[in-house]
Amino acid sequence: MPADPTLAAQSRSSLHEQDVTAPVLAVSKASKSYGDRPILRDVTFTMRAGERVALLGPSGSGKTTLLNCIGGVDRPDSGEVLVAGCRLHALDTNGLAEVRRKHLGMVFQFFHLLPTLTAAENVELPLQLLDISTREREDRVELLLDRVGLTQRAKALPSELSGGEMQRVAIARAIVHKPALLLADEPTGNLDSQTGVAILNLLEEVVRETGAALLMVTHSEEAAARCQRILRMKDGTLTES
Ligand SMILES: Nc1ncnc2c1ncn2[C@@H]1O[C@H](COP(=O)(O)OP(=O)(O)OP(=O)(O)O)[C@@H](O)[C@H]1O
Repeated sequence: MPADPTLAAQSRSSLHEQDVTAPVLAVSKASKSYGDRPILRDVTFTMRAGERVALLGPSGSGKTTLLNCIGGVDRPDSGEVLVAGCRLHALDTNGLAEVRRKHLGMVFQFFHLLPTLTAAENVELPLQLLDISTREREDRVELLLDRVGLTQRAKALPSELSGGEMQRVAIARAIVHKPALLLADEPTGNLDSQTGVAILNLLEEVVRETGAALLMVTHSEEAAARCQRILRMKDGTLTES
């Protein structure tokens, strides 16, 4: 199938114009190998708006590879990934970047904040990539920093923040553009258990408030048990429990 760089061609199937009960994420028979080693094998599942789904599995089982294929930073060798109605395999690099900008938020174990930007500037970053007025950007950043309890730390650099504060900035940044799907790769993996619970509470609250779907990779059965569904990955194969 020829690459289609424009999201305009996808617009008929965009989330906003479709039945709202349509899946926010649909992964169908996604497979990927590195060399002759299969990493993902016929992975198939869907997620709907507002769903919280945990992805559990041993180290090396393919969880991050799957998240990368959903986030458009990697591609499956075969099969399909649809995010907010957009067929990722039909898009070129620019088209994938546009899907990420509009529909995806990401939270990582090591926060991935830009070290030279303040907390507020980090939160504002996704909005600078969209066509949004300065006034609206400022309003949204203020609202989000207030939401995650960091109004007083708006001008702090990441190096001046605790791990929990950095993750709260990262969560604000991940949802400031109102994405349909939030991907979290071990969001509590680098935090003490008390801070981890606070971050899970916050993640749950913000997905409830925004209606986003949350797909969270975790090694923690406790964190997974808080989700509505648990997907288990073993040797690249997915089972649901
Ligand atoms: N670019 C790459 N080239 C070759 N092999 C890779 C590449 N990326 C990942 N792998 C291999 O693919 C397998 C799955 O990796 P992946 O990071 O998806 O696992 P994971 O389940 O997320 O593991 P962990 O829980 O340790 O993060 C691993 O054996 C890894 O070494």
